Amino acid sequence: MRIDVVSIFPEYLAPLELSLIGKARQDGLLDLHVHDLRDFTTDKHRSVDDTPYGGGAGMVMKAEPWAQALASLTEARRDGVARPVLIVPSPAGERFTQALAYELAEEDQLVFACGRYEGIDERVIEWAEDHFTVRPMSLGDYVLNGGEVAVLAMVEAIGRLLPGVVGNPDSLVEESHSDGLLEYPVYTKPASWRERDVPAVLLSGNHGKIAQWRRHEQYRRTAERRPDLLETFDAGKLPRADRTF
Ligand SMILES: Nc1ccccc1-c1cnco1
Repeated sequence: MRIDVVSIFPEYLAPLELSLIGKARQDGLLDLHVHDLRDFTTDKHRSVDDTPYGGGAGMVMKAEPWAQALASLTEARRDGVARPVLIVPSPAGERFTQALAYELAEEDQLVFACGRYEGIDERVIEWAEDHFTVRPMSLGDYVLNGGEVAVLAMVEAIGRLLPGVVGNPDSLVEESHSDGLLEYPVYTKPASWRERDVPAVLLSGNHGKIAQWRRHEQYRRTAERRPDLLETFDAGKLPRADRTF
């Protein structure tokens, strides 16, 4: 997969050179490029914003630098390769979820446009529809100062799903949201710590009972912390709630 990120703060994306994603890049599993939007300006001040039509506080990102930057990223595309997906982090976007991470991990090329200020001139989004599949995307209902932090989260969530990135692919299976439920609690040595013991079933060696206990804990936690997820969860997969361990 190729990922391009366009930002006025390219150094914000430096963490993508570290750890799992950094290694995936070194191993050639992920082809990731960060671009400075100001490199696509033509004035001596390298300006990227201006006052909003209609008035109001703040500044709006100018259309032309974005069109120049985004156009430079589609020209790199080989014939026959699927149309790239342009992801625009935005509080007004569709909600980014684990299901979307899996879906986007299948794409050939993702381009992330990091908006700042009051946002990007809407005509860029309209223009981009002719060159990309455009998907405004939100991490949640809160306000950030720009898209960079959202891109860090989305690139990690998507990149770790690419083949070969995570050492043991089995670890992707039993994570929160991988099956519609939150993950079960985990424990390690010592078996007793500050008078708190590891649940006995986990020391039993009975893998069937351990699996049942873990599934029940997933359901209990989800019901307690995220009952909204249960509305979409297939009731047929639920453990019997009356079972004791
Ligand atoms: N608030 C923001 C401002 C700029 C770019 C993205 C966001 C965002 C993304 N998800 C939630 O907020």
